[in-house]
Amino acid sequence: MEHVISAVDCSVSHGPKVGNADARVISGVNLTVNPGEIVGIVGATGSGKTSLGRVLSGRGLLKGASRDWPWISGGSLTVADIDMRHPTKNDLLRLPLSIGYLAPDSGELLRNDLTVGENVVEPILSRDRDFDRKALGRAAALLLDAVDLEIGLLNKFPFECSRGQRQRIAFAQALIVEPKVLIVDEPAQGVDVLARPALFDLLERLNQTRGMTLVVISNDLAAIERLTSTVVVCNHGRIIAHGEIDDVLADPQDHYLLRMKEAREFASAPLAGLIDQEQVAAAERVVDGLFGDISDEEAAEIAAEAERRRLIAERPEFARFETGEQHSETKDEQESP
Ligand SMILES: Nc1ncnc2c1ncn2[C@@H]1O[C@H](COP(=O)(O)OP(=O)(O)OP(=O)(O)O)[C@@H](O)[C@H]1O
Repeated sequence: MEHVISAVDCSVSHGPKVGNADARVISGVNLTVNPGEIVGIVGATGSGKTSLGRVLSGRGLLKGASRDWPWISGGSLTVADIDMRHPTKNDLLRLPLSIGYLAPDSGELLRNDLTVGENVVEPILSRDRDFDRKALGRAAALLLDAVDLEIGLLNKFPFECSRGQRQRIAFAQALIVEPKVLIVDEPAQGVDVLARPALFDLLERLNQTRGMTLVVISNDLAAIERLTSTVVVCNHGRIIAHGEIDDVLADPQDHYLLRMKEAREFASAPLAGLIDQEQVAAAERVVDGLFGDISDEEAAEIAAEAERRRLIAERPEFARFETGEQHSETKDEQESP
């Protein structure tokens, strides 16, 4: 099977292309992805996930791209048959139609002089002004519905929408061309908790029904695992593991993988399993005094919660691996006025 993504000893740099040998943020990446696969890219902050996603998207190659896009400084990268290091004119024409990209700030890059509907179909209309507008309108409405937005938004402008709505509009825009490969950086960011399952379902459906290859970037392993069990783990600008997550974490020889394994076990362990009997007894005494008799299970739950808080206080990184819902509820609460 021909790979839809193929990187051979690929290095990525930021900054000017001349005289910046030290600006490499990713080195020696070898990676292959099959058509129709879903791959999660995980890793610590600053490990190079976003830079990798950005070069995979090829958006830095397009006319008008700002200078802070990373570029390929060594090796080779092919995505959807496009040579991302030395693209031909034809490659550049095909690129926006073959590779979709959704960044955490894509919603903020929508055009405020176009309606929501016009923004969604803009990737097509900008290439073909004669495209059947009725068909495009229908497609835009279907996509808005698919990303769980009201059809009534079609005639509004992005500046009249909330941040979370704008991000979902950008999602619809990324999908209108039905790209072969879709790269999504932090899919849940800026999208409210209730809309997230719909978004993940949509990604899964697109993969299953259209065979769309998905690359999902996140430092939230739980979010990745909702979509796939195949992960690429980045650390310090290198890929340190690639494969089924259970295999990757089976016998971790690397410090970061070990921490991932601990955090994953912590997040999925039944909380009662983490506590000792002394804490159960202590919780029992406290709660007994306040509420009268409680069951062993209730006491275990209370003690487990205390233990969870203690662990998070000691090792804040555990908090990141808590379920996406809990984590983002707090975020959304903070965002609301
Ligand atoms: N525009 C830029 N110019 C120079 N260096 C950059 C630029 N963007 C990122 N970097 C550097 O590249 C490295 C990788 O950053 P990147 O954003 O790819 O990491 P990440 O794994 O996505 O992090 P996070 O999870 O925090 O988003 C970091 O050392 C960062 O400082």
